[in-house]
Amino acid sequence: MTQRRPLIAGNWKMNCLRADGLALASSLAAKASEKGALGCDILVCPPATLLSEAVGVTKGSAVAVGGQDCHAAISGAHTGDLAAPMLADIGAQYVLVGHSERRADHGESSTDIRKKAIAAHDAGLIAVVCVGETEEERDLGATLPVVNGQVAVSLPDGATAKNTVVAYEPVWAIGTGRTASVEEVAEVHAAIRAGLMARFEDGDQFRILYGGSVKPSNAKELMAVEDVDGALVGGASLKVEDFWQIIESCA
Ligand SMILES: O=C[C@H](O)COP(=O)(O)O
Repeated sequence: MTQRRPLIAGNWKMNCLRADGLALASSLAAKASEKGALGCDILVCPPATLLSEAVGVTKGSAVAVGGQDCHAAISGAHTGDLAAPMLADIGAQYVLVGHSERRADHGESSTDIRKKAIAAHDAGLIAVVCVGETEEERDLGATLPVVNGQVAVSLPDGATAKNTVVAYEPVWAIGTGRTASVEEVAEVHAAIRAGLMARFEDGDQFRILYGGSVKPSNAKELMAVEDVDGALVGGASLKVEDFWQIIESCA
């Protein structure tokens, strides 16, 4: 049986002013240090304004910091964007790319996401590539083709289990309180795994996270699903106790 170390990632989205965000990051770092060996890797993705200081307050702890997006170019005239080397420069280790909110709000396509993932890899960052179907696509029975297509196009040929994590987030389950059933999650994760194994030599080693209304009450059952190697958590990652319980669900 393949051993993959789970990753529990918190995506703070456009939340947290400085005091709250740094308190959250510091508390997680302190808890991680106090508890010692954990059963999973921990990642927080604060808004850009807090990235540098979040790296500072989590330094030396088991909590890694990641950006929520990066541009495909390494520098240039792209007002408001962040380049992957800038994230690496301040000590971030990961970056989310292709979150459904970016795909929807900024019209990002899977081709755009692939370019961002390449930029992340070139900068030495681990790209967390997000995919997931809308409610309409699920109702049409198109979940697997949509998700498989997003994975196929969004992941560059240079992706490996070391530089890439896939996050499956059904759009209809994000921030809605509706979670996909364990059967639905198992079906999609198995399909993603099959696609990764068919394409990449180390396809069995990639971590595939589930995201969409993960909370303390459902984390254990979701984390026990075959081919679920952690979670990408939104709302519940903003409260130390809730996020910590999700982390402990991997133990
Ligand atoms: O990136 C995180 C996801 O969009 C999930 O958000 P949520 O846990 O608030 O549903």
